[in-house]
Amino acid sequence: MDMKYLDHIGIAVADLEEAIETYEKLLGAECYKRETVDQQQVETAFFRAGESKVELLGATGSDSVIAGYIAKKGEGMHHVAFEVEDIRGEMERLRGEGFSVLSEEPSRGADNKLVAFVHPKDNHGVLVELCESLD
Ligand SMILES: C[C@@H](C(=O)O)C(=O)SCCNC(=O)CCNC(=O)[C@H](O)C(C)(C)COP(=O)(O)OP(=O)(O)OC[C@H]1O[C@@H](n2cnc3c(N)ncnc32)[C@H](O)[C@@H]1OP(=O)(O)O
Ligand SMILES: [Co+2]
Repeated sequence: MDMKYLDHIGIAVADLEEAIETYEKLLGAECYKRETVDQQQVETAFFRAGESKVELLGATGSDSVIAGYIAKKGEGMHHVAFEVEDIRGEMERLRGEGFSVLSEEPSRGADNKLVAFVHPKDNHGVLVELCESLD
């Protein structure tokens, strides 16, 4: 078992600027980093919450899964992300356990990470992200 800790929770938001203001007030902390991830068609904004982070996600295009999610379900909790040491090994292990890992290979995420996702249907309704830091 290679999952290390909860790296972040992802929250889908309709208006990133507005959501950043809200979360700055809520957490009493400043957004410390913003990054666009073209491959996922998202713009991210990060807050620290102890060892973990909150990742606000705004869609940068209508094909973005975040745009689809908001259209269907509205804003809210989108995924939980666990840091792993060996993402390819972990993807293989989970496939072996019968989980639907949503890509053959990991892709580039925010924060200099490789990321991959496990379908929410396999996790009692929670979309799970695996991430491996390249730092
Ligand atoms: C930048 C990076 C980072 O941290 O570094 C990120 O986080 S990028 C974060 C954004 N990127 C991603 O999430 C990439 C991985 N996600 C995906 O590939 C997709 O979102 C899927 C999880 C496959 C869902 O896409 P799909 O087109 O199938 O959507 P859909 O609306 O038809 O949904 C199919 C069923 O899954 C449910 N569903 C969809 N998204 C969900 C979510 N986030 N959490 C819980 N349930 C979810 C729907 O309600 C529906 O259930 P019913 O059938 O019951 O109605
Ligand atoms: Co994420």
